[in-house]
Amino acid sequence: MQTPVSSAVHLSEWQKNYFAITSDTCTPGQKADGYRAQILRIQYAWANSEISQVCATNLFKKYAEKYSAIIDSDNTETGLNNYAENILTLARCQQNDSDKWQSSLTTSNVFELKSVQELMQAGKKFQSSLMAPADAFVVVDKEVSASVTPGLSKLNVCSSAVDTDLWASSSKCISQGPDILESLSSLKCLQSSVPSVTKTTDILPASSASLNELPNTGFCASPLSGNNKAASGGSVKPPSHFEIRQNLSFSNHSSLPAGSGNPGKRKTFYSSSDESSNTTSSSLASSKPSTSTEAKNFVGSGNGSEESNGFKTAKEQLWVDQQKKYHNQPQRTPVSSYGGIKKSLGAGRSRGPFGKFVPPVPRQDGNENGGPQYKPYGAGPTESSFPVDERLKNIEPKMIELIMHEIMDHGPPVNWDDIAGVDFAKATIKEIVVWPMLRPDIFTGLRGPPKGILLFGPPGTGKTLIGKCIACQSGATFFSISASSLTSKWVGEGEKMVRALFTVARCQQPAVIFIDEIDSLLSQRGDGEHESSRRIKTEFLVQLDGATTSSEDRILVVGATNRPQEIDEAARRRLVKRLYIPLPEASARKQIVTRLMSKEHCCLREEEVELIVKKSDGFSGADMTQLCREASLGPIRSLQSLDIATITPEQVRPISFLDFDNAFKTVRPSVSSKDLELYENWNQTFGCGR
Ligand SMILES: Nc1ncnc2c1ncn2[C@@H]1O[C@H](COP(=O)(O)OP(=O)(O)OP(=O)(O)O)[C@@H](O)[C@H]1O
Repeated sequence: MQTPVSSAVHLSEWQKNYFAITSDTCTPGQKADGYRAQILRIQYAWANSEISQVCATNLFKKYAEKYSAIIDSDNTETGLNNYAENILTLARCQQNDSDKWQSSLTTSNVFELKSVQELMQAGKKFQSSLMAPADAFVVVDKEVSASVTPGLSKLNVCSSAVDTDLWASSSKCISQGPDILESLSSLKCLQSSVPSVTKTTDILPASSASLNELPNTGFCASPLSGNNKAASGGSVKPPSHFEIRQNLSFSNHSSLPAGSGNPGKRKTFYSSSDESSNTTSSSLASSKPSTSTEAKNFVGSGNGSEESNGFKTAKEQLWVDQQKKYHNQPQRTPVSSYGGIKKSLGAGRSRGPFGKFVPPVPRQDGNENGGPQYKPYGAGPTESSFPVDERLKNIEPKMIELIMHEIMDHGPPVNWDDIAGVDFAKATIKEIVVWPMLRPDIFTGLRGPPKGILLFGPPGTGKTLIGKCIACQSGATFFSISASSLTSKWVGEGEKMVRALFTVARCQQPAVIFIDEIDSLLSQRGDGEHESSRRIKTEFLVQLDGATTSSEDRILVVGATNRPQEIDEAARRRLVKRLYIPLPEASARKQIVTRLMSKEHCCLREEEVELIVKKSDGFSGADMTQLCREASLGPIRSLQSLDIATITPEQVRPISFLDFDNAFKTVRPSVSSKDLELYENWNQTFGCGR
């Protein structure tokens, strides 16, 4: 229940926000945030019965349009150029946040929004410009398509046969909106000879399909406009491949849309014939047209079978990881297997010392705790076999997707020996973090591990390496994210991302969440602090506190920063161990050079190495690596240009001291002595070093 005070606060916030977004001084990003905040407030007010449904609907529509116009505008001065999530995703987010709230947007009326129509036009143009001449092999079951979508019965294109009707008819599906799209989902089979097909297994709520992506899909390819025809010499070509974003669906479920926030990153998908026929039959058996079958109705041929077999949705991957992690590994896998198992750092960890730990995924035959068997969140017809942790059900699938594919680290293993120098930090970390993570049964009570540590120091000194190493050595899953991307990449969604990240980490624990540039997330509060940044920071601190107070959670947050002085008090207090990662000393620099050169054809004598070490005083680890790279190019540069085509690798001369000498001319230390002083001072005041 709202108190008068909180209502008043709300009102003044509202007014303040309104003033901010209507003033001329705001950037498009700030305006978008402002509108978004207004939308949140409308939702909040409606959920608390402060405003009527009619009022909420009208207000929401108004602000949603404004928000959409900014984020999807092509104008770089007034819009974010489709930088953030689109309006419909926003609508769905609101639905997630409140049971009471219902978006006024529906699949039918959303097409009437001016901004959406403009967006679709822009998308059509973009799609047309992307179309490249290529073979396309599209087979549509005429029987099915005719029965469901008469307008699409012509969708039968083989090889390079160009049929403008195809594009004309398929483009109708955009302009005709969801009905056609739903019908399209019933198409039995589409085959593309071009191997790039983006998977679309998932389905979104009516209000949230990414409209800005619609015109950009090969599935609903738009017709070539007159202009484009002219540009392409008058000939009309089908697109070279079919790309279906996962958001391209209109249904009431949602799961795992891929890359919706990042159009550049799409997953390639090739379904096998078997899979296709299975899914096809299941989709045919279903009386309801199900959009979740779209991707499986696409049968990619040609190369890429490797990807075909390897592709999993994030949810499937999560399930597989969890299975591996908690059920299928009777023995602790040697640490060296860390990077051997794709997509899952820490997979293969035994439960030996973690006897008390309750796995996030229940057993298939029921559950470990005697509770009911979990249902997969957002389970569609094709997904019922993937029970996923209950905790994930309130997390947006697209965020899980992002976390699994972009934030969860899948890189090679890192050992302590890979990190030169920083002996004190390494010893401390082993003692306070790695051992407790390995033996939580011993490290209890006062010996319990800290939940947050801070690695600070100049850039390129191995902070990220250390973060990875912690995860690797403790058998934990490693999540790595840059704090600045939280504040910039997911405009208005940062705090949700933080929440999602911790939730997924909880399901994958033990987990290490590495946050690079943590200063940009936890900087001192100031008047100029943006509201969205403040929300992200608050959410982060809440999550960190949650991890700290819960004895069950075995999550370690490792923050890294080059600007420790900018971290505010509250955050500093929570990152209890603050370790200085300085520039490498002479011995560490030598180690880096020796290690890197040992993998190359090199003829450096011991005294030459010493000389290099001496000359590289003030270099960071990254600078040393760059120096070695540069030197390694020396032998290639000394080749005559003709030789490069014919020379064998053995004929390339070894790297010599002269190459290093030359490399020193172009590679300089990246850290100034003034900066170093700053770190030293901060270390004296707040660091936990000796
Ligand atoms: N101590 C080190 N030992 C070996 N290699 C190092 C070391 N420090 C840095 N490097 C090299 O530099 C690269 C960059 O290091 P890393 O990303 O860990 O630095 P960082 O401190 O996290 O940098 P930033 O603060 O810029 O994020 C590493 O991949 C590695 O090749």
